[in-house]
Amino acid sequence: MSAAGRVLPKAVTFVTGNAKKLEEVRAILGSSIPFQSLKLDRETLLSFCPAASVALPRLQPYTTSIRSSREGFRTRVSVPELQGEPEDISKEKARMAASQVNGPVLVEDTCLCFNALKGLPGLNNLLKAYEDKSAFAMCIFSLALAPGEEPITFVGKTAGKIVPARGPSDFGWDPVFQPDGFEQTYAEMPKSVKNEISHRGKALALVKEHFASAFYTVQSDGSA
Ligand SMILES: O=c1nc[nH]c2c1ncn2[C@H]1C[C@H](O)[C@@H](COP(=O)(O)OP(=O)(O)OP(=O)(O)O)O1
Ligand SMILES: [Mg+2]
Repeated sequence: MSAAGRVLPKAVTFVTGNAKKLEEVRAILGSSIPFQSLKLDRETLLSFCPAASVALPRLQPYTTSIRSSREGFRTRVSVPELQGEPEDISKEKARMAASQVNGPVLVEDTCLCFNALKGLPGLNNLLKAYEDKSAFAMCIFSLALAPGEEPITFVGKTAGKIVPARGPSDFGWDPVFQPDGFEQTYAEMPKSVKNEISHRGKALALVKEHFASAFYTVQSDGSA
């Protein structure tokens, strides 16, 4: 692979505003790849990204900003919420995050897609009108190694069906998604089981494979 042995200036920054996502990503990745995280701060709006709103006609009229979760590291960046093809959205998010973090970033977008709606992401009560309750959870990670560099995407999908809510409701649509081959919803299963079979787990397995074959090394841990 052409990227083999490449030296990254700092650890990969995983950019998300979703604490539950971060929790899963941490559990799944462990120490398999060098990463740190940046948390979104939803209070700060569009002003952070004037260039992006010109370059991206499909931008929704708001952005979310990110603040480092690490103490003493006050960098603020913002990543707009985008609309379009899922992979393109994810890549665009990675490009923006990379230029603002000024280093390697990993971002993630997830959707619950209903087969009755031809795979379009949608709200789950829309489905009440349809006989076909089958669905799939899809997760797309995009890795941008540096600002201006084309992001690489990693997609994971898990098929299942939409059911009346069961289990704890602390993470999005977990209570209404029952993966094929299981009697439990995502919310009802132990975290370790969800992470093993989930859309996120599958996408992260590809991320791990990529890191394992690329042999990236990190110059410093970027925690300064
Ligand atoms: O495994 C999951 N199980 C249940 N629900 C989930 C999962 N993963 C994401 N979700 C929810 C969170 C959000 O309500 C929506 C779209 O997610 P999505 O836009 O990718 O996440 P977000 O905006 O909360 O965080 P981010 O800052 O990384 O974009 O799906
Ligand atoms: Mg989002």
